[in-house]
Amino acid sequence: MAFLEVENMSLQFGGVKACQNVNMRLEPGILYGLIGPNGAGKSTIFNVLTGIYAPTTGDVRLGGQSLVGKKPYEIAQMGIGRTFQNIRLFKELSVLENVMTSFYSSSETSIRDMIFQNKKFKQEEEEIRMKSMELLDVMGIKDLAEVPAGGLPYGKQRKLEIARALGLNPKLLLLDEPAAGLNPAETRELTTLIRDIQKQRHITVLLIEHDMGLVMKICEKIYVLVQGQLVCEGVAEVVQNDKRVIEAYLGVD
Ligand SMILES: Nc1ncnc2c1ncn2[C@@H]1O[C@H](COP(=O)(O)OP(=O)(O)OP(=O)(O)O)[C@@H](O)[C@H]1O
Repeated sequence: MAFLEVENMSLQFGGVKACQNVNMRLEPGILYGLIGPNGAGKSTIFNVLTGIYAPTTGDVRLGGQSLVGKKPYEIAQMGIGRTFQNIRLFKELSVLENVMTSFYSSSETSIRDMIFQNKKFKQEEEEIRMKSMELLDVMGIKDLAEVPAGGLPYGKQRKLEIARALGLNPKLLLLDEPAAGLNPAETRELTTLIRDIQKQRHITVLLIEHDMGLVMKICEKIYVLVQGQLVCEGVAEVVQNDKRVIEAYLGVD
């Protein structure tokens, strides 16, 4: 049994077959890539894995437990964290508070503890603050902790999104186009950071990315999706030389 199993998963929106019989098996502690042309169904797979959409047919299991029918917050608590193609932060909250909210979503503090701000609440808040600062340090944005998230430069907002996803302490981290909108220097820095975090924390990462340099450099296994179907999977060299992948990207026979 693989850590994450996607089994014959299909999802249709009206007449659009966004995913067709997708099968994936992710093992723990591996960095995977998911690539494919625009509209191939990559984000749809992320939305199925995080409970935003239920598949039309097929199953998705994490540690043997089906995710189908579970709510997004339940799946987050089971250990799947994600970032979004279009950055979604609490723009009015500080950088630090954005990360702290992730920790609270898995906290055992009750509403009563919060209202009365008792000792238990204060102790937990202090721990969460420390752990959040550690994550900001890892992402290299600790000095911006008190700045409103909406005021951060774009590249740093992308880093904050990853810090926030890590606050859920995920076993599986889904990164949706982490390098979109970044300049080459920022992309290089983020590439190294993603690989280091993944190795140090021994988490499984699945990333969607159009920057092929990033994908080929750090992904240990790559899935290629074309028009809702997986056409190829393997290490960078295999994928780069696969006829179906070349056709899909270049539009040639
Ligand atoms: N909520 C929805 N309703 C209807 N159709 C949708 C919906 N979400 C996605 N689709 C369609 O499903 C197909 C796959 O879309 P998806 O966004 O998953 O592709 P993608 O590979 O992530 O593309 P991109 O690289 O451009 O982000 C597309 O044809 C898209 O228009």
